[in-house]
Amino acid sequence: MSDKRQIHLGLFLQGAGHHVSGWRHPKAEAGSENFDLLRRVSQIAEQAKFDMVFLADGLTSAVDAHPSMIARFEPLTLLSALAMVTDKIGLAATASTTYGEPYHTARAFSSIDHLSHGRAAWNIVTTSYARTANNFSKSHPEHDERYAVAEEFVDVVRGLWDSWDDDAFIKNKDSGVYADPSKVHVLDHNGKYYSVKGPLNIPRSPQGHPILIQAGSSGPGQDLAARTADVVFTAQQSLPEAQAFYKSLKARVEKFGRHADSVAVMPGFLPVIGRTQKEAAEKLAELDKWTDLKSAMPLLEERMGHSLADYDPDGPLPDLPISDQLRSRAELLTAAARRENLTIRQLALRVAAGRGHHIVLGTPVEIADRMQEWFDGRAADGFNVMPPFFPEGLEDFTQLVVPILQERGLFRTEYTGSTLRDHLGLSRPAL
Ligand SMILES: Cc1cc2nc3c(=O)[nH]c(=O)nc-3n(C[C@H](O)[C@H](O)[C@H](O)COP(=O)(O)O)c2cc1C
Repeated sequence: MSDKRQIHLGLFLQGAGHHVSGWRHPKAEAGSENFDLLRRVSQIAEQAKFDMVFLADGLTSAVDAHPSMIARFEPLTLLSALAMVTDKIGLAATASTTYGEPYHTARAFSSIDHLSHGRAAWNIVTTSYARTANNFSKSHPEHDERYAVAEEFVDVVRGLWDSWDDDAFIKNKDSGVYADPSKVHVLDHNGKYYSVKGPLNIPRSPQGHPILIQAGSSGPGQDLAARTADVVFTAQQSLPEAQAFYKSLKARVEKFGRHADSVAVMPGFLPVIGRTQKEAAEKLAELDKWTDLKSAMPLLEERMGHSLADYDPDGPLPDLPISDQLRSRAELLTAAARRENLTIRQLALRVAAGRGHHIVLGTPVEIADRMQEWFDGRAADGFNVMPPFFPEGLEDFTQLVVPILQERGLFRTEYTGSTLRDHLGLSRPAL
């Protein structure tokens, strides 16, 4: 781990932007299937020395979904392509533990780690939406069971990644031995949910284990992260909320016998940048004006896990039981509505703008100040940056905010290593 604590930055990459109406901006180049755009913005993030590019994912589609989620590339396929057009930046993709097999997941991320020379990361999610089951010939487990499955799933993946000693593939032309049979470890896992023999059919990867990111903030989610993850992606909107989460997560990390600094907490962060505060507010207002309630409501309802059709949009958010679908997100949005006295309409517009993540409006200095406040205040170790639209929203951030963070010594000016583990200051796990 490096001595001086510095901010970690991820680019949360979504082809149609993060604001639900971002794609409608005259300067937006929208399209989740637009590889040329995805390549260019990944390269912009790499030039700015970001730690990683981050791909969220879902396994369903709907016409009333966020435009970045109606259609998108399968994330590991996209990462393989991005690995060929970048050199240093980490490459993170989401894969579900509820709809997947540990063997496939272990193999795919190990392959990306080899292809990218040590830059792969797996964002572990349990998949919230029950409708996903319609695409997978199975039923949707309830919230806490999804986490029980995830705990075992992650253990199997980590075990498979240790199938071979680092020096097992001797490829000795004289003796004719390609892989040393004394250096293979057969996992032989027999658990409650999985029986997996192993070994994995790929050598141990450059990072030993690709980086593990976890997203899901309930108690069971935090326990999974505290035990297994290197990075936690989260969605707090206020400083006290983020500080409380940070403290709770780090305490759990220590409870599992790990060093608190070995896990980086990275909330989502949607910057809207102007030369003045007024200009930034006008930028957001311009995007909001393209957002009607009809497109915003499904996004709010999805996060709340309840239909709000029977309630007055200009009235307060009703008292609804917290749904297990996206439990932690429903709690955070309910808290924001109560704290700021938001109507349903206002809350829906807020979700349409940043899907419940922290939105910051201001000049580059104000944006940097807010990041520093959260970083110094132990609310975050870094941020998953969510430009409202691409590429300009990212260019504004890298050209105007990153240099301020660098001048303050808060962010690297050069990569000092070549793997994502290096960027995060983490050592390679021994076998
Ligand atoms: C910040 C954040 C990002 C998430 N990203 C994804 C995602 O990309 N794909 C997905 O299927 N689920 C995603 N999830 C959902 C979680 O994996 C989990 O299923 C859900 O949040 C419910 O668990 P929780 O109550 O522990 O938060 C995300 C959750 C959070 C908090």
